[in-house]
Amino acid sequence: MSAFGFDHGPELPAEAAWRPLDRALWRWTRAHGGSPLLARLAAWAAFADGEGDAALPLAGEEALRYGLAPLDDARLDTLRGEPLLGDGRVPTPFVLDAAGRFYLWRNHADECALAALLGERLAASAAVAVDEADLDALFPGGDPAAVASQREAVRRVGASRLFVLTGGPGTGKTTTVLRMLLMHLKAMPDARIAVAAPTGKAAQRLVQSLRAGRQALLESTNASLPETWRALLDRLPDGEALTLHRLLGYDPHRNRYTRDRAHPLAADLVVVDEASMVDLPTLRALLEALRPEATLILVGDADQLAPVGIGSVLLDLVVALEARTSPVLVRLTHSFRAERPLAAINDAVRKGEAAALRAAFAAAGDQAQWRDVTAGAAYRQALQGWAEVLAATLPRPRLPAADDTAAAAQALAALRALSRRQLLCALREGPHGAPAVDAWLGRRLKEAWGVPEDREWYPGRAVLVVRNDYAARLFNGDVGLCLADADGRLRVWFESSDADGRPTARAFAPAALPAHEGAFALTVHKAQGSEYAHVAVLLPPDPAQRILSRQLLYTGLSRAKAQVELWAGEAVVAAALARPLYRIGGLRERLA
Ligand SMILES: Nc1ncnc2c1ncn2[C@@H]1O[C@H](COP(=O)(O)OP(=O)(O)OP(=O)(O)O)[C@@H](O)[C@H]1O
Repeated sequence: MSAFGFDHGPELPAEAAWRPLDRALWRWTRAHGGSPLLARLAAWAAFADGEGDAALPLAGEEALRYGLAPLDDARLDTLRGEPLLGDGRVPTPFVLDAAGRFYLWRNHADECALAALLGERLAASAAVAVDEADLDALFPGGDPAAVASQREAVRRVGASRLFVLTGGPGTGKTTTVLRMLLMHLKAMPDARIAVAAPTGKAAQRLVQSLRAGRQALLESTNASLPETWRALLDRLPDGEALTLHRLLGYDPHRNRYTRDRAHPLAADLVVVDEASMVDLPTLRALLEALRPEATLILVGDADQLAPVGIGSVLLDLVVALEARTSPVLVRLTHSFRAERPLAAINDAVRKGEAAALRAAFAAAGDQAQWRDVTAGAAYRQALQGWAEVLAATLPRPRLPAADDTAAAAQALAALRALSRRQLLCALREGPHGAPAVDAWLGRRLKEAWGVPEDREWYPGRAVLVVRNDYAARLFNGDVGLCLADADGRLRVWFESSDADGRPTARAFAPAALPAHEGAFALTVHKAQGSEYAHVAVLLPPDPAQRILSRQLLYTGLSRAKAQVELWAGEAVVAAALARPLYRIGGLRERLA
């Protein structure tokens, strides 16, 4: 045990793990009269913040997460005497709560404010009357057991100013949200609706799914939709997809949102899809920007990876609401996709069941393949096969130079074809990391397509934008495809919507793109919010690799809509299944 009462476990991060920011906070704390113990805790709290935890646990088992020996009550009481530390009632740089969680002030403030805002919404009713005839019209025919939870969600749409709809891929979340919106519109025909998602890609997918759902409702062969509902369908949002940042009017120059309590959103109903990717401060900002009488519907898969930023708000909300069997939460479990075998695979991963996962792969036939690529030769063979299929199937049409509309239509078709197949890597660094794999695939494709090796841009190159460019309306996560026109000019095309909300493609000169990287292989993290027909998920060969987790594997595999490949050894998969991730924070307790 060290002088400050801490042990470093053998595989847990020692102080060497501290980043410059963490060390700076240590120095700041010492310089402002904090004890050596407080300075260490401050640095570890900053480190934990970088890992996505809202707080540093000091008591109980959780303290071991960062290699800290738990502090007993006497030590916690001594700590509470330090002037830089408070209990959250008045501003202090650090906060220690009653459960022994040590916070940086900002995270504590965000967590408490969010819990209060959510609590207010949960208590308020939206007063939307729903009768069974409405539900029958919106859910004509079908298997009653399969649609029971969807009907329940629509029935409860008026239960509060906050509603949470969670479920795995293909369980009909968007289908259900569309009907919830219609039900709202029936009660309040002038309701202004806003839909958004954390990333541009996810926002685009949401608008497209809503459009497809509307069409399906109009064309339903089971029963024709009564006229009242048809008229309401026209009022559904169909415009450009909004990221949450854009919805909230993010001002990059001032690093703040223009929508807030004083300037709330002009919306009566806000739907946020892919809510598992929304972090604590962003959800707080959204709730503050909502008018009190507006309703928020959060939609997402709570079993996916936690957001890149702080907290795991969707999961915390789902756990807290499930614990009190709250009517404002509905979990959808029935998969409506034809690809049922994939649902069994995702379910086994979600539950961390290795035997069930093996059985699900065995039962899936052609739709799923588990390849042990632990040996280098097997790995190279898998990659080589992937490259050959890409080389043969990726469309690289030469676009008409003089007709931009025709060029955009062809580029859109090529972009759609690109997103049919995607290789996803667990890692970013090293030979199994997405950039290295992308570079390898790029070289093979250049060979296959006869492109000189030193050429950076060539028709067929896929890139991923990694920084928001508000002026160009290109956002982190957008995928573009480089194509040549008849004059030989290379441009990079991105999916977009025209003024009427119809899908189209926009082109940029390669030099005009914001920061980007190759997209033939993406990390699982970057693929959140996207779906592809055929996915291969590559795990690293070392089972001790810290990145491996149940959520990572689930998020990767559940990106596949029709076919999935898992490239990993048995021991590595077992290690991932055995590690469910959780984030430290007090939101669940505050919501209880
Ligand atoms: N009640 C239903 N009856 C028949 N088909 C349905 C029903 N609900 C959903 N589906 C179909 O299941 C598929 C997936 O639905 P939807 O896109 O709403 O699910 P999701 O949970 O939003 O999926 P994603 O994983 O894409 O986010 C769609 O083809 C949809 O038409």
